[in-house]
Amino acid sequence: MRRIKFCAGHRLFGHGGKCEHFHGHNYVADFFVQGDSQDDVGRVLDFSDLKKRVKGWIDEHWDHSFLIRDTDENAKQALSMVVPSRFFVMPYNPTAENMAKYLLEEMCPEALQGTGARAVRVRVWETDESFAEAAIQNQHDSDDSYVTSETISL
Ligand SMILES: Nc1nc2c(c(=O)[nH]1)N=C([C@H](O)[C@H](O)COP(=O)(O)OP(=O)(O)OP(=O)(O)O)CN2
Repeated sequence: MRRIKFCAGHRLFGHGGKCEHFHGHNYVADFFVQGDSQDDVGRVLDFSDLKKRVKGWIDEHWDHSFLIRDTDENAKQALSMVVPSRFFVMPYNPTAENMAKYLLEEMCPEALQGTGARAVRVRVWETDESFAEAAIQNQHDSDDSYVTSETISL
């Protein structure tokens, strides 16, 4: 598992509560990877290589950006007026659940290509108390993933 930290803004389109306003979080994302074999050193994937690949993608696309739902035209218009503007359009609301799903299903296959390792679980912490995760249910079928969320009391 490798932990990556980043900050991003978002709003939950149609949420109906305070989270439909623009706001930001200091996110923590945990990446759990598996491989069919270990290398001669005993590694599935060098933690630093894992970090370089997933953090590289996050730094380029999500860190210090706003995550916006594709149907949220109003947010896209508003953010486009800001110079310089930096936002990332997602095919669904940027909840912690959907961020974990996107990282697992879209980002990780691309970022880990050629390593022999694959992400099987991504956990996104939105606050110190709340996380959501997406995981591959059938480890031989990457299309078969599920999403859960949890709030814990510390
Ligand atoms: N299942 C989910 N529920 C909510 C999500 C989410 O991603 N998945 N996100 C939000 C908001 O982004 C919100 O900022 C976080 O909500 P909340 O836990 O209420 O945040 P606080 O820590 O600020 O809670 P307070 O107790 O009100 O301080 C909402 N729900």
